Amino acid sequence: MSKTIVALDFSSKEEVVDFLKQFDEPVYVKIGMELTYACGLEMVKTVKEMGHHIFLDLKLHDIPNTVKGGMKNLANLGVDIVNVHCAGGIAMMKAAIDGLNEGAKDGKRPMCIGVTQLTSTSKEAMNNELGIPGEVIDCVIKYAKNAKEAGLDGVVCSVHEAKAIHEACGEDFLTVTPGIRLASDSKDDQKRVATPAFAKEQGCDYIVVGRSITKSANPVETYKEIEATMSK
Ligand SMILES: O=C(O)c1cc(=O)[nH]c(=O)n1[C@@H]1O[C@H](COP(=O)(O)O)[C@@H](O)[C@H]1O
Repeated sequence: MSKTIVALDFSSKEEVVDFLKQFDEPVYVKIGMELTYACGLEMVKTVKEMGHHIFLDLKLHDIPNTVKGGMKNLANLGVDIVNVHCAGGIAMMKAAIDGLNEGAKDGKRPMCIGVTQLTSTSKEAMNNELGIPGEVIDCVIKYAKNAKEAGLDGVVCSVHEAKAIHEACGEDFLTVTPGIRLASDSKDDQKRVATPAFAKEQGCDYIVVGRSITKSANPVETYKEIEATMSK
């Protein structure tokens, strides 16, 4: 399976279909809140019917009972990965897994990963706005250990933390890393960024790439170059 997950941050079905039609192979894609809020969960079906794998990125973060109910209803959509915010705590993450297990009709639940600190968060923002003192890496490792304790399959983190997470939580614990930029790209709203080559070097399991591919003059070529780096 591809190690590059393409973020379909579009607001219409037409844009998604036109974008995916360019690819002659199954792609691992991410459906997030922009597309879901515009088109509903129907998009999961549309994209699945086109043969692609899906990370459904809705970042659940609520009281445990609500997250459990939410996950129960996401369990049978046929997506490969769903996610929560680790900031919701261990009980909430355990409830997410319970909901998925309860909802999965064939006994096979999607993988569930936890967002540690968003890649758009800097140390300054974490310290001064979120009220979490110390280094980003320490918070990210703590959240990753919580996620592992709760039974999650891995975390979303920046490339810069992936190696330490594998050391702390094991090589099988998934690290999914957004904030990917090619050397020539602008960082936009991202803060903790890295190139695909550095992600490969750091042992990231998957990279999530949005604008570097979707806004590229030749998305398929850019995707293939990135995926070749990751699969080397
Ligand atoms: O959960 C995510 O996918 C996510 C977590 C995170 O910490 N940072 C992050 O950028 N993402 C997502 O990854 C994608 C990154 O998009 P680009 O910055 O355009 O590559 C977006 O769809 C974000 O929602």
